[in-house]
Amino acid sequence: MDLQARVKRHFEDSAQTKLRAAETLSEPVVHAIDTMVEALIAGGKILACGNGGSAGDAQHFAAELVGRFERERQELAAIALTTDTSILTAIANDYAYDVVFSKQVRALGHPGDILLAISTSGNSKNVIEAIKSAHDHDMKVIALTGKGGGQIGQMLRDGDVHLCAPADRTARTQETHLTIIHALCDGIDVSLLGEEA
Ligand SMILES: O=C(CO)[C@@H](O)[C@H](O)[C@H](O)[C@H](O)COP(=O)(O)O
Ligand SMILES: [Zn+2]
Repeated sequence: MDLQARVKRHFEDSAQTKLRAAETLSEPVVHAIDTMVEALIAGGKILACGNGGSAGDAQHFAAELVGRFERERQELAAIALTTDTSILTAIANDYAYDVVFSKQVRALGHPGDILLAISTSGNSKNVIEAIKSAHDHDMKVIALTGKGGGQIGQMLRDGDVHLCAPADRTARTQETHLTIIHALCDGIDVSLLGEEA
């Protein structure tokens, strides 16, 4: 296959994955929006974590809540647990990389807060540990996964929301996660501000 055909196939595969996700995930994404809005209105915050591309997604989401998405509105409370290199390196060096997010959840999380846990495989140990800590703190979890959900899909509880991209390939899963993140931001804005005039 020539390079241009490969590029074209990326676009086509991405679009097909997202069309499948529109069928399977629209309803649970609305549930995730309602869960986040309820927490934010009650004064809670959203902690977000993930590795690699998903760390970028966690930061992207927090930026759109604290700054803005498409409309002007009050600042909303969200923190990406992927950004403070002193905290990350100290915890990884002194304890283990597996607990870089869970120790931050223990430090910053309160009952009623939300953990946005992002893992394309559903199997990253540090994201799994973060979910355990969130549950210990009576925080609900919104999990963005792929590949059938992995171990994360097995450990969610009532009140949590599992958004599992219908894909096995990491790239396709990440692309779907970004669309979900924008749908979450849009849904939060519409819930708080109403539909655009
Ligand atoms: O972006 C990519 C691949 O597209 C990578 O950086 C990827 O995020 C990393 O390999 C992550 O460590 C994968 O972790 P996970 O999504 O399975 O939790
Ligand atoms: Zn990537």
